[in-house]
Amino acid sequence: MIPRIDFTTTSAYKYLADHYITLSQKSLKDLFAEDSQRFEKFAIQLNDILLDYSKNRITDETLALLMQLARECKLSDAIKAMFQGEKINETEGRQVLHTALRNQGSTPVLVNGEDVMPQVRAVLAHVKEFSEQVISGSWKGYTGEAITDIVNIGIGGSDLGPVMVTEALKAYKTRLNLHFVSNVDGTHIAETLKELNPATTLFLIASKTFTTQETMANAQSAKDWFLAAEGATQADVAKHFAALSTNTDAVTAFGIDAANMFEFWDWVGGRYSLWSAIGLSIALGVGYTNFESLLQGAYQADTHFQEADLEENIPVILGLLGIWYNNFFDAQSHAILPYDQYLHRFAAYFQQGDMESNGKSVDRNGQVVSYETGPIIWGEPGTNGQHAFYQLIHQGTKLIPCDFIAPAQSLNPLGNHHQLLLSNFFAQTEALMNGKSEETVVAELQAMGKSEAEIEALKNFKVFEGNRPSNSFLIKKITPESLGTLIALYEHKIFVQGIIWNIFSFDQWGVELGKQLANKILPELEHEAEITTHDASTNGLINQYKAWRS
Ligand SMILES: O=P(O)(O)OC[C@H]1O[C@H](O)[C@H](O)[C@@H](O)[C@@H]1O
Repeated sequence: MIPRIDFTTTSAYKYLADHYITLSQKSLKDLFAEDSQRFEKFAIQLNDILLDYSKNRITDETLALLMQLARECKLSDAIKAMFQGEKINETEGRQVLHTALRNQGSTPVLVNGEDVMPQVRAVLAHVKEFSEQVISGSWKGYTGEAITDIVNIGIGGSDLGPVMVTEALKAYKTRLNLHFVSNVDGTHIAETLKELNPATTLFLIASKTFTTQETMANAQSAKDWFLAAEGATQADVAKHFAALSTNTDAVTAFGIDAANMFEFWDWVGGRYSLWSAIGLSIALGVGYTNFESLLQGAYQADTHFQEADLEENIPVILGLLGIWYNNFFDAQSHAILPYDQYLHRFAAYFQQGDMESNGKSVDRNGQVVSYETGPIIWGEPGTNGQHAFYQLIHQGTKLIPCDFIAPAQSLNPLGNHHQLLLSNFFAQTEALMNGKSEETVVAELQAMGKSEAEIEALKNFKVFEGNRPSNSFLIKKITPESLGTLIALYEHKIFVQGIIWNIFSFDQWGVELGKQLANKILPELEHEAEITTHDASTNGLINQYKAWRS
């Protein structure tokens, strides 16, 4: 069992609170001026990924105290507990073993005394065989034609991971075209199907539970669409539908051939499932070998997380820095800013990963917490974000720690685009850190020939306070392997924070209430009678909807 320690009662927390008072008076600029070794000290390389965390509001002392905090919270024991398959998802009584899905080692991974690695490898072999058949064209649709288009129907963890990865690895695309349908809004599936031919389309129904309303509704509409095609029969469903799920009974009841079911298990959390059968769309979209490299990359991060000293451990450092800002600087959010168009869904993916994991207000003892937990995660790719919301990061009143991520090599070297892109990446982290002083602003305005009065009127608006912290990930190149490592590092950062905050990171009870209420409201929408059973606002909205819907 993971120890239940209130981190605010540790000695490290008290030292950090004192340390914060002095350190928060210092600027990053000063910290760099005082210590010429910051980059050497506060940067770590793991294979082709360099993390520079020197532009954070920390000193050696901060780090030492944060590490002490991790030790007092028994982080290393918790890491072992996860990898060894303890039931750390206590409210659901489950293990947390997404790491087994990418395990390349030879040690068994036990769940209830049974090694799960043979099952994991069997599903991977199935994914390999099936994806290779579909890609090569030897898998035929009901008219004898090869498949050209894959539609993954899933939502949340059964959608965001495959979307993010297949977008990130688009440069490695197979001949298959991928489509993702998630929203229960009929527009999503209708617009997707408009351009598709039933004879050459393969649907993957991706759902851990196989009960999710959105996915079941979309799957049914996909089946109806398929069966409405000329000559298509129920027997042909087997050639055009596969299921990725833990729920065999529901898959069979839906009419999907058991041979086309790709299994995973309840010890894989939905938002950590892209490494499982849920990754079938990835294997189809970029090829099985690349999917395997993705798993290998993640395994490297897993090994690093388990073996590196806390001081040299990337997820530990990222997690603790986040806690430093969240719990001492009162930062409310954390921005993920990839300078890589291929990573344009990376922040959206970790919005679920992080916010569904650590958006909790009850601790592991079942008590309401007295401190802040998970931050709001958000972000968009650079340079687009620069022309949209960076104003607030630079000059707003909120402290927003940022992660910048960029590849050194572009997968589309085109003119000087990549240099333009990276010059922005480097410039933004520098600008956030150093800001622009009043002195510089005044000198610039003078050089422009402005009068004293004009300078006086303008100068405050043009000052950048700076002192805004950031991490920089420089990645040699986005490959399936480096991407796998990067994703797994972020996953483990979430774990680290959950341990320190003493919360359960692997359940998600907070999504249930809305589902329950929607199920209650649905029958009320099936007739025209006035609704009076809710509060005035909800009644009013439902009744106006009824008045307007036809
Ligand atoms: O894969 P499924 O069982 O269809 O679940 C899809 C998603 O819906 C749930 O409500 C959870 O919030 C997510 O964690 C999950 O990924």
